[in-house]
Amino acid sequence: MPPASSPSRTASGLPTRRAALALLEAVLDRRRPLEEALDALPAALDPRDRAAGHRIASTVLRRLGSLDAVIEPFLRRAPPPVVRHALRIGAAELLLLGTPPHAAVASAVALVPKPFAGLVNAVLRRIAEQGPAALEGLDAERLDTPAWLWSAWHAAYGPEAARTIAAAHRAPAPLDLTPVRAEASPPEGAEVLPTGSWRLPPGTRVTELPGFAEGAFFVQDAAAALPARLLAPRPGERIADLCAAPGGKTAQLVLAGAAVTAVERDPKRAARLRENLARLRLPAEVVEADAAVWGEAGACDAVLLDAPCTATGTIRRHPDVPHLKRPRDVPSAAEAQARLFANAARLLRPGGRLVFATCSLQPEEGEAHLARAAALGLALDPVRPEEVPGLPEAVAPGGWLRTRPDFWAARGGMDGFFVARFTKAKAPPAG
Ligand SMILES: C[S@@+](CC[C@H](N)C(=O)[O-])C[C@H]1O[C@@H](n2cnc3c(N)ncnc32)[C@H](O)[C@@H]1O
Repeated sequence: MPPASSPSRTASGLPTRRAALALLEAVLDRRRPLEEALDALPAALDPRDRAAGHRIASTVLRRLGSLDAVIEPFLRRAPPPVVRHALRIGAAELLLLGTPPHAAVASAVALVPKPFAGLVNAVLRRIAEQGPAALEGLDAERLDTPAWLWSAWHAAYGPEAARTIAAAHRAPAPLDLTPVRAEASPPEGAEVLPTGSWRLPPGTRVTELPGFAEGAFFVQDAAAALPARLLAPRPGERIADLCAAPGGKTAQLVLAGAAVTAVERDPKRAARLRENLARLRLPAEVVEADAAVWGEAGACDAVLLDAPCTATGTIRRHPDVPHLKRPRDVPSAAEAQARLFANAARLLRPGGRLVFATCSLQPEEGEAHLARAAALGLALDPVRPEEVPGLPEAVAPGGWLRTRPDFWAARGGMDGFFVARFTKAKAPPAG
């Protein structure tokens, strides 16, 4: 039997396309996260249809602007959303997923109400005649990126980088794992990255890897593994992991021998954090609380703050992000981050260490926070290039870390993170 996501599998079956349509309607019409929409698919749906539908919907979300640019010239007036989505699904299958034309066209036609069947059939047949050449000559990076993100990345990183960042979002992310024991052997076919993560090809099913059930590793993007490492946790230290679920960074801190309190506000996510720690057999205290106000001043040797953010650094993994986020989400995320940052500083004992991280590419959620540090009694502790082997381009001249999805491009990229490390000023001598 072919793998669930192979073109020959996606070529057959209306349930696959119905699943893709339901996912697109949830994300694009109701602005619901893709993962939530996946959970809401009928429980009776064959897992292969779920996986294939997910693959089609993700492809449409990644290439929405380009697909619409191909479809638009064939439309005389705006069709209802269901028809537009069916055209997008059909075009993605024809131009990007290698589905045989008759199957792509027939199944897209079957998704729409009868009065629109002729239109979908005619448009997709014309697109099928052009084949993948229909995408040639389009400015894909620009078309597939919302205008506000394009101009923000342009301003922050320059025109060339805005383009390479956008290009990195075209491909799905590989599967990165963090081993529980550094000396363990990686699964067959894995690349060991210079920073120590194990990398497997996109689409690898983690639950089927040997060692998963035994808790030999956990899923964590190579860039997401860096903040906890830069905190350099030591055995016996009291460390607060603020905003902790699903717990990848908590696990790293516990593995280093620290006494970790993991603070998570969302009860469902806190439950997932507990489950993940149980699978890995790692002990940590899990507290359900608002990390912006939780805790006793001066009680921690170190704090890791992986603050909630717009997640624009994770678009390779979450192609729904550009379609869900709006410009106004950036200042509101930055405001929440500032409150968390202030509390993280309060929790530290004098001389304690803090790592602040966000998985956003927006400077308001990263570099802009550096200006708040002095007022919180924090001094930047510069990251040295040797602390992030093979990634000198991620170390900013000022000493913080800025990873981007277009870094390590030939290896499959990485999430975009901002990471800064601080030390709390020692109390002035008495008298
Ligand atoms: C970026 S994710 C954290 C990822 C996690 N550190 C890891 O490595 O697996 C942010 C988390 O912060 C939680 N969160 C958001 N606001 C919070 C707050 N005020 N207090 C505690 N947790 C919060 C969210 O529910 C979410 O689980």
